[in-house]
Amino acid sequence: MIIGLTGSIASGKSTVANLLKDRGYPIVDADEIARLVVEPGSPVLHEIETVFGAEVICDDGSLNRAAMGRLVFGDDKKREQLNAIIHPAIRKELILQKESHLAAGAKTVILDIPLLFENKLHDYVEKILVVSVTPEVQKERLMSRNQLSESEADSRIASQLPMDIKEQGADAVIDNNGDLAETERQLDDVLQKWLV
Ligand SMILES: CC(C)(COP(=O)(O)OP(=O)(O)OC[C@H]1O[C@@H](n2cnc3c(N)ncnc32)[C@H](O)[C@@H]1O)[C@@H](O)C(=O)NCCC(=O)NCCS
Ligand SMILES: Nc1ncnc2c1ncn2[C@@H]1O[C@H](COP(=O)(O)OP(=O)(O)OP(=O)(O)O)[C@@H](O)[C@H]1O
Repeated sequence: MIIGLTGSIASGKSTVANLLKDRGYPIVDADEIARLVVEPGSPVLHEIETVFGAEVICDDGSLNRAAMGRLVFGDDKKREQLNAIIHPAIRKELILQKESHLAAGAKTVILDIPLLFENKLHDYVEKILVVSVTPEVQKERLMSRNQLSESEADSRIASQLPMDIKEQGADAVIDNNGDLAETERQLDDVLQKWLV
């Protein structure tokens, strides 16, 4: 079974992905792939530099993620431009990694895709697991993890679909407002229900 793990920014996808990893499930991580496809020398990074200029490139030739984030979160047009450059490469690598896990004999593969709903990737997966938190908890965890101001956190949150829309499209929802043990218990209930 291919399970899509999604949610909103800082809702706890990586936290749940780590729990799944501990239980032996292979994880394909779209955020990790987004880093892989912009390595120095890659055609994707070259196109990003052509479109956004040298100010988004560090002295060592890598993508300046902080500068890129400041440009695209809060500017829909610029974010769409970046998405148009980077998302095709992410999708290609996502499928390659999934196929490689299946070829190696995995019966279940987890695709951790933050923008599963925004990019309408429903067909990539058989079940959708959404990790959810309230807007208050989300903002607090995002500000503290990324050292962001409230307005920076607000613009990152606003660049994604609202949490309730994602919950409506889910096959199961994990409420991650509580402690890790509560999240773990809900995850195990879902895995048992889906028999994976
Ligand atoms: C803009 C970038 C350079 C900022 O890097 P930074 O290290 O600060 O953030 P990171 O990559 O760890 O992303 C953190 C979270 O931000 C959210 N996010 C990232 N990109 C986007 C986007 N284009 N639109 C909406 N939300 C996004 C996701 O929830 C993601 O989990 C980076 O996020 C990026 O390259 N984004 C485009 C690729 C993408 O869409 N990634 C999301 C997974 S498909
Ligand atoms: N149940 C929890 N209790 C307390 N803190 C938590 C809990 N779950 C996650 N966190 C913390 O909240 C922050 C966001 O969690 P995590 O990184 O897993 O979210 P994410 O959905 O993967 O984020 P992103 O969309 O940015 O990739 C992290 O600092 C994490 O340690």
